[in-house]
Amino acid sequence: MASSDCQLFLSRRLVTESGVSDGGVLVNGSGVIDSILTRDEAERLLVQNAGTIKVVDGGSLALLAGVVDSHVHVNEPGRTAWEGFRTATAAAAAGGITTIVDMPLNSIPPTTTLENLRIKAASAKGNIYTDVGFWGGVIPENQDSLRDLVKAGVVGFKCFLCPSGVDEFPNVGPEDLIKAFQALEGTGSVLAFHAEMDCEGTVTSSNATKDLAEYATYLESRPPDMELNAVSLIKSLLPKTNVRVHIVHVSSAAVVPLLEDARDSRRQGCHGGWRHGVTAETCHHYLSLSSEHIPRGHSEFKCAPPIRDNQNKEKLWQYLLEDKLDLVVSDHSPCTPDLKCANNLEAWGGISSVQFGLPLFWTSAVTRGLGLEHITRFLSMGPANLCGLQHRKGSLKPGLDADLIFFDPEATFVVTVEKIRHKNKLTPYLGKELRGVVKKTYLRGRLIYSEGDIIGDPKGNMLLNNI
Ligand SMILES: NC(=O)NC(NC(N)=O)C(=O)[O-]
Ligand SMILES: [Zn+2]
Ligand SMILES: [Zn+2]
Repeated sequence: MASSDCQLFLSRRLVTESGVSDGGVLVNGSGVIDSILTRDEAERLLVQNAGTIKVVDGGSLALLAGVVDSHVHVNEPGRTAWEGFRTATAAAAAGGITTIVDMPLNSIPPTTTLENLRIKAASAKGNIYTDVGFWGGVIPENQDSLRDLVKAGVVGFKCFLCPSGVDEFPNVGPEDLIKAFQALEGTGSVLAFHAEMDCEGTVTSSNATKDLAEYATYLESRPPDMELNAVSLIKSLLPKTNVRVHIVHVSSAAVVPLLEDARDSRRQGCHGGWRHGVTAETCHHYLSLSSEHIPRGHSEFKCAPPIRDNQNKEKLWQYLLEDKLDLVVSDHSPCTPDLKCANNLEAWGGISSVQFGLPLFWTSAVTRGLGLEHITRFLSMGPANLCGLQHRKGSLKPGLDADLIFFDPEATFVVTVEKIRHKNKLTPYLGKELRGVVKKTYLRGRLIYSEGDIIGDPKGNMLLNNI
């Protein structure tokens, strides 16, 4: 017998790990999923508990697990003019995201010590509409801080193999990495890499005579070799460690076979766990945009690694569907408009898009014959697994948080400034028509977004231990 504070969410298109069916999600009074029911079971339950269960019937709207975006730069404190916790999580909620995971850099201070994490958490407290997890950062000489950060509950660590774009977050070299791996050994944590690296012999031709407003000039400055060099280095370090590694924002499809080799090398070493501890993500912009179509002087398309050509984009989709890439995220990295100047070499590198990840993915996925279950797989379960959150987030299963969305897969909308809830409205998707409208978002069973409106106060949780 269900208790009176239970809610039953019904849908003709209920999306679980095992596919799409007609049924319901029973949520207990603590906002946790009690059970997944067939339509018949749901109807029987309602008869048995006449009038005591609150029913939320979505009809033919799809009912999915909330999206988990494990790659968001919130930038607060320190660069709060670029983005902040309120605006980033409101945008997330409007986009069907129920958990974001904040990147350790661009905020000042960066999340590289326990004290700095406390400062960041103090900024987030009371200002988050969705749940928020945190990445820590690995920089030269902070190895002694890593275990404290793990204990505090960071989901993992990001490091750079090339300059990060901000002075407070220097990149690391092989010696720093060995120390970081030693510090993380046995913790279960993951080290995520911004995998671009110059190597000796990389030809860097002079830009003096080039058109700096042309996207191609920027693209040429960061060739696929930079990604290949970085992934080769990471692969060469794997025999020295059992720590999980993850490649963030894969742009060049050419690195994927190398990643498969890296996975194979660990498979032979009997390294257990998800994907043998070698995972990789790509981003919505690499799957939705191609360099041939980027207009001159529009640096809102600039990010690192760069968006490459259409053929590369198609290859990324192929690898994703072959299960060689594990998840898709936004890498939302906004800034103020003045930093997005027409000079593509000088402009800030980072794309603003957290609100539109789900419809961007769906818009392209539909044309490739994918189903709603791919949203759950790549946008919810994949990121939750990466962050060690799979027991709380990422799918519709008993025992997980009731983070749910009602989604209209057939409806379309146009991205307008009025709809954008990011602090800064510059985005490559302005004016674009996208397929898939998020109608309602629930966080632990509580409505936080409905048909264009944020509902209630920011009551998201920080996914941290007591710090
Ligand atoms: N400092 C940044 O925000 N960098 C980010 N910038 C991008 N992706 O363009 C990133 O994740 O590397
Ligand atoms: Zn990066
Ligand atoms: Zn990033």
